[in-house]
Amino acid sequence: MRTIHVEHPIKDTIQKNSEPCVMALGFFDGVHVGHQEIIKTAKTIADQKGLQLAVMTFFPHPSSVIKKGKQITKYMTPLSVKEAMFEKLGVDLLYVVNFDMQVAQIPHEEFVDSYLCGLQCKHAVAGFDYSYGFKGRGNMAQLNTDADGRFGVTTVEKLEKEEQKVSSTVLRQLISSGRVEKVPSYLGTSYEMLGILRRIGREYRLYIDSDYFLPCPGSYEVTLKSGGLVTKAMCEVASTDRPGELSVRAFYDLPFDDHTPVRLQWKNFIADYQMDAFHAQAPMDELELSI
Ligand SMILES: Cc1cc2nc3c(=O)[nH]c(=O)nc-3n(C[C@H](O)[C@H](O)[C@H](O)COP(=O)(O)O)c2cc1C
Ligand SMILES: Nc1ncnc2c1ncn2[C@@H]1O[C@H](COP(=O)(O)OP(=O)(O)OP(=O)(O)O)[C@@H](O)[C@H]1O
Repeated sequence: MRTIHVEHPIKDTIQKNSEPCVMALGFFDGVHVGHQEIIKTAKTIADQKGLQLAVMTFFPHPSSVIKKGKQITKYMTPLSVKEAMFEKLGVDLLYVVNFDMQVAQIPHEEFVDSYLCGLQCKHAVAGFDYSYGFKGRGNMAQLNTDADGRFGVTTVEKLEKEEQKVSSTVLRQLISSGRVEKVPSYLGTSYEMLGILRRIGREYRLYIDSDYFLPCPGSYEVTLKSGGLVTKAMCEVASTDRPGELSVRAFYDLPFDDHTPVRLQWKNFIADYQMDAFHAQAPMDELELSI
């Protein structure tokens, strides 16, 4: 997979070096099962048409630039993690558009002309609620109009779980309220983080990308994986933690060498940080929908 970082205005050289492609569109934080459906659909079309499979995403999240509503500055999949996941899904080209105020002001028609047609998009794939262009005025019907026969458009229908759209927003709500055990049915796997494990005295620290979105403070049952080795441990999240560091505890020595790259999976909330409130799970509809 080739990653191409794009600044506005897009350079001629990037357009000239582009390849005919099927383009999947979206921010894709978490690369959840709805996102995977978009990319699989785009891959099927790319294979049928003998085209490259491309994804166009943005960084940072538009909300943090436009400063509208809840600003997303931490990610379930920081960019490097998203890149690795796209590669696994068979993506050939990843366009990462640096989202700034100039990009936010691109009218939807110009985005289609310069960023889709300009990068030889022969077919675009996105979900039913994808939006693009100044003030998010472009939608999937508008994309067909803006394409004006220059490329095809496929809209992926809403994927739901328990009558609720599978979304990055729902996942963030689950994680930020400690309900990590509910994550797999939306994400496809447990919520996980990649990091480097270090032993410090009798404790361990996992050094992670400081862009990761953390669960709420508390003690969690986690699984650590590296190579073929898998072990259970406890991870404590505290509001006083240094960014990019997690405290891992185990009742026995962990079977990993110092400095090993480790995959930490969040399995269950055990108790809050003061250990005085034990796991009491409320149903989904009691979740605060404010994140
Ligand atoms: C060229 C361009 C301009 C955009 N301008 C705005 C904007 O003015 N206001 C806004 O809220 N979002 C804006 N967005 C963000 C989109 O509405 C949308 O959040 C983004 O394309 C990611 O799509 P997704 O959330 O469906 O994945 C813009 C997106 C693009 C591609
Ligand atoms: N449940 C879903 N079903 C179908 N398409 C989806 C679903 N969720 C997201 N998509 C599509 O995936 C792409 C990326 O969307 P986006 O990054 O906005 O994800 P999201 O989960 O909707 O996030 P958020 O909750 O922040 O809006 C878009 O094309 C969007 O329409």
